[in-house]
Amino acid sequence: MLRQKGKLAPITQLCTLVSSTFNNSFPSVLRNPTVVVRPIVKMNDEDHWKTQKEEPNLDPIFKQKRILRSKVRKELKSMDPNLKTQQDNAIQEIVLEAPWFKHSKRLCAYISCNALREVDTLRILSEILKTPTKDGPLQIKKHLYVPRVEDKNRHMRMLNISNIDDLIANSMDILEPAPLDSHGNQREDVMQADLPVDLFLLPGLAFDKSGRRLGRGGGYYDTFLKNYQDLAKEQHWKQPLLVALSYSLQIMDEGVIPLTPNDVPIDALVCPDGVIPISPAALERMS
Ligand SMILES: Nc1nc2c(c(=O)[nH]1)N(C=O)[C@@H](CNc1ccc(C(=O)N[C@@H](CCC(=O)O)C(=O)O)cc1)CN2
Ligand SMILES: Nc1ncnc2c1ncn2[C@@H]1O[C@H](COP(=O)(O)OP(=O)(O)OP(=O)(O)O)[C@@H](O)[C@H]1O
Repeated sequence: MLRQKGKLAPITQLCTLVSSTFNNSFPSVLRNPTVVVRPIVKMNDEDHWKTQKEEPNLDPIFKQKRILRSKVRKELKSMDPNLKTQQDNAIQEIVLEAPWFKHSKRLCAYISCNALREVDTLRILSEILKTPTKDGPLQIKKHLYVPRVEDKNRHMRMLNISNIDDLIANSMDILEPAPLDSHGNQREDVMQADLPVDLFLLPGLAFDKSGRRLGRGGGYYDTFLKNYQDLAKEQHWKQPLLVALSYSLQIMDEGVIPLTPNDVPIDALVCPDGVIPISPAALERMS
């Protein structure tokens, strides 16, 4: 189902991606990525002037991303463990109590990794996987899909799990599902599912209040989210809500996070102080 392959999309594709990704419903800071495109003018065979566009040089922006990643990684490493636990609990509490979470039936969420100092998702995952009690309020069991890295070329799948014990550590020490479940059946890949995902809970290193998200540099999530959004469009499904979980120190001032054309903006942020809805969809579904 991967529709985008190759290293960098050609400039025509980049422009399409930029304009489709950063559509008019997002704040202007998101619609104006820090990509400089230098046009060059060249004669064609018929001696007509023709404007061609050069591939933008994104190297300096990727370098800025690497610098910011190192800075945030360092700050996360020196975060006081008590403060970390306090913020993990606050963020998970906010998600667990939120109507937009309670009403979500089909979710994609990351399995938090302690070594990466990610916002803990264990309580949220347990809640999603819980079988609703018979005598409790009318509840339907939620479906959970979690990431599995397939190769180093930005290929990640989201596979269905029904039990937290279904996971094994990968080479990066992140827990992920095996392709087959304990009965030897292929796990359902969310890209092959018949029904849409309502909610994505996303990891990352840094975020801002205009929807920018800095990942770990693998391009796994941006590639996956672009493919999923294309699928949802094709199927005429409502787009899923993209919600990132963030410690306070991971929230940057606007303009600090460098932006490249493939970055997919998030709809909302959950931090220890509460929910920050960003996109119109988030304002509608989360307020
Ligand atoms: N919990 C979790 N699962 C996830 C992700 C994630 O960010 N968090 N991913 C999101 O893409 C994918 C895996 N991608 C990853 C990319 C880099 C590193 C990592 O260990 N990075 C080191 C630096 C390595 C280096 O610079 O060479 C680090 O960030 O400290 C881990 C996972 C899929 N699963
Ligand atoms: N949809 C896509 N198509 C092609 N290349 C992509 C796509 N998304 C990201 N990439 C590439 O992946 C690499 C990593 O991108 P970037 O540094 O923005 O990742 P990130 O946002 O930190 O990571 P992630 O998306 O995994 O959270 C870059 O070379 C980028 O161009």
